[in-house]
Amino acid sequence: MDGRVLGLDGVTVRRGKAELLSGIDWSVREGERWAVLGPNGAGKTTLLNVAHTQLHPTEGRVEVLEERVGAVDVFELRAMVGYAGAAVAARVEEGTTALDLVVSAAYGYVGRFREEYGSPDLGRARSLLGHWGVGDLADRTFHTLSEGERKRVLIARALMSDPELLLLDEPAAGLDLGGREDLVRRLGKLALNEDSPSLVVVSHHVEEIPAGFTHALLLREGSAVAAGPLDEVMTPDLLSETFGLTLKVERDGERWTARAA
Ligand SMILES: Nc1ncnc2c1ncn2[C@@H]1O[C@H](COP(=O)(O)OP(=O)(O)OP(=O)(O)O)[C@@H](O)[C@H]1O
Repeated sequence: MDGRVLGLDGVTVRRGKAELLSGIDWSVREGERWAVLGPNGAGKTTLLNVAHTQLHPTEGRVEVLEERVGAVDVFELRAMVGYAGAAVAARVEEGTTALDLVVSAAYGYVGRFREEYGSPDLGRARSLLGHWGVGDLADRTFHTLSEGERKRVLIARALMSDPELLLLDEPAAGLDLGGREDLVRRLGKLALNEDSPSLVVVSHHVEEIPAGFTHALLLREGSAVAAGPLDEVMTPDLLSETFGLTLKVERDGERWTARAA
């Protein structure tokens, strides 16, 4: 056991002539909290789809929870990995309540109410919704929720199966300032709890890195610019190279800001 909950070795993803990811080597170890940062089109969502075994690389090797993807049942593996992102939101059918959406994760689908739900599952789903501040919205249909409310429901859903690895694709996208700060604070609490799963959060903004995060992977045009502990990676030079403009980067306690220099 090397404690590697996610391992990518030489991962390349090609679609036609486009190279979406180019030779990515990346390891996430137990207990680490990673931010994946990069501009639009850098390959962040593609990377998360590879990590969630939804997409197979053209080249390279992927290990999730120390199992080689391709050699084991991906459905068993996916049950141990929580994922929240636009890809899940897009699959939610009209009329699905927040509670249905969360509890259905325990049964491996995105879905409407089914008779088979056990009351411990329903209780856990309600408790997770409450924990993420949307308990009173459990019976509302997902499509009537605000963007900020949806994001929290999707995170509650991703945690439903008590995963060992949690992947969140742009959890703060589309939120107003108050909504963003509330979500970043909640993610910080999650990150600081040692019982939480290993975490990977994709974002465009250094301001969205929560307290308690330990590492960052910087992506540009499908390649890793840098990967490692936050203090080593969050430098003006590396972030400027990643985003393609000269940046001034500041740290205030556990939070970061960046702006054009
Ligand atoms: N099936 C495909 N065929 C060709 N190009 C693709 C395909 N899917 C994605 N791409 C391209 O791959 C690149 C990486 O996409 P990806 O969604 O992973 O980036 P991202 O970093 O998540 O971007 P954003 O921050 O805008 O969400 C983009 O330029 C996108 O247009």
